Amino acid sequence: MTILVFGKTGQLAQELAVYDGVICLGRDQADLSHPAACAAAIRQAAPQAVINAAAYTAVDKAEEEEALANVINGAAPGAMAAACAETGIPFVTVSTDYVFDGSGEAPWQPGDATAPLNAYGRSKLAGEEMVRAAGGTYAILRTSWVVSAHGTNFVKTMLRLGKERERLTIVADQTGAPTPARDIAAACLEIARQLAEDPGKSGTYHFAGQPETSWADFARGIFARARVDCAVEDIPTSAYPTPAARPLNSRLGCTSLETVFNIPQPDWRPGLDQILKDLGELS
Ligand SMILES: NC(=O)C1=CN([C@@H]2O[C@H](COP(=O)(O)OP(=O)(O)OC[C@H]3O[C@@H](n4cnc5c(N)ncnc54)[C@H](O)[C@@H]3O)[C@@H](O)[C@H]2O)C=CC1
Repeated sequence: MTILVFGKTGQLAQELAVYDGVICLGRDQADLSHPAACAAAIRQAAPQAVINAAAYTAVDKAEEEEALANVINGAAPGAMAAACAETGIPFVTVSTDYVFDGSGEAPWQPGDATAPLNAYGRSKLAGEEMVRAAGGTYAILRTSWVVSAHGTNFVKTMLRLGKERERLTIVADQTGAPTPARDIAAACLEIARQLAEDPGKSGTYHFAGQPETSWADFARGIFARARVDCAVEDIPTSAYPTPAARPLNSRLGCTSLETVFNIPQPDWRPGLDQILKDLGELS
């Protein structure tokens, strides 16, 4: 199966790039700020499926650049989905727990009411709506707390800061789950394959690691596994103000993905160990 992937340098794109049959388009080949060019790239490549692994992911900066975030996270996946619908191929795009407002303590289910707290979440939600409206074969895969050995993420930031400082204060009242980009890549490919066989599986799904944790406990776990001597002090979100508000409850209910696609929730702990090994922090 030939699969066209938008994105080349991001966490997810780099995990997809290692598979046979995957062609990754970087920004120089397809710029998501020009949605029509993305649609044209699909027509030209004539793949058997498309995965969108590119996105405007600078959550705080999006507060100042909402129009640009809306094009990259909204109109671009919308145009990709329309091009896929025209040619009758499956389209898989990745979305976020940030489409929810983070209230309550129950895991969010795919059909729950969305109410993003920030511009990034609104832009990703706009993309979801345009993908559904395109009327083709699609999966919207919402995930959370993406980590890998590539790019910028919490694991790499903690390793850097933990070696520089004896003590860090980390938010302890946001609950969710880290999700290794490697597992998301495998899930996206399996979803694309199954959608090609059964377009009736189209829909919105959740995919996150387990067990649930907080950022502070995740930091402790990273330091314990990598043997970094840095103490973690819990703080509330209110003590760490950021331009974009973050949801407190990022739990994602993932059972429908397992029921429909037979893709189970991954345990993020072996995934973390693999990332630490890839970074040379664990032997
Ligand atoms: N990083 C996280 O913690 C989370 C990410 N997600 C979603 O998961 C997906 C994958 O995220 P990551 O791999 O972590 O993101 P990332 O930030 O590592 O990579 C984003 C990619 O998009 C590309 N990109 C940005 N603007 C572009 C443009 N105008 N044209 C072409 N390419 C452009 C970047 O060059 C980069 O390759 C995204 O849809 C993101 O919204 C969802 C929940 C959490």
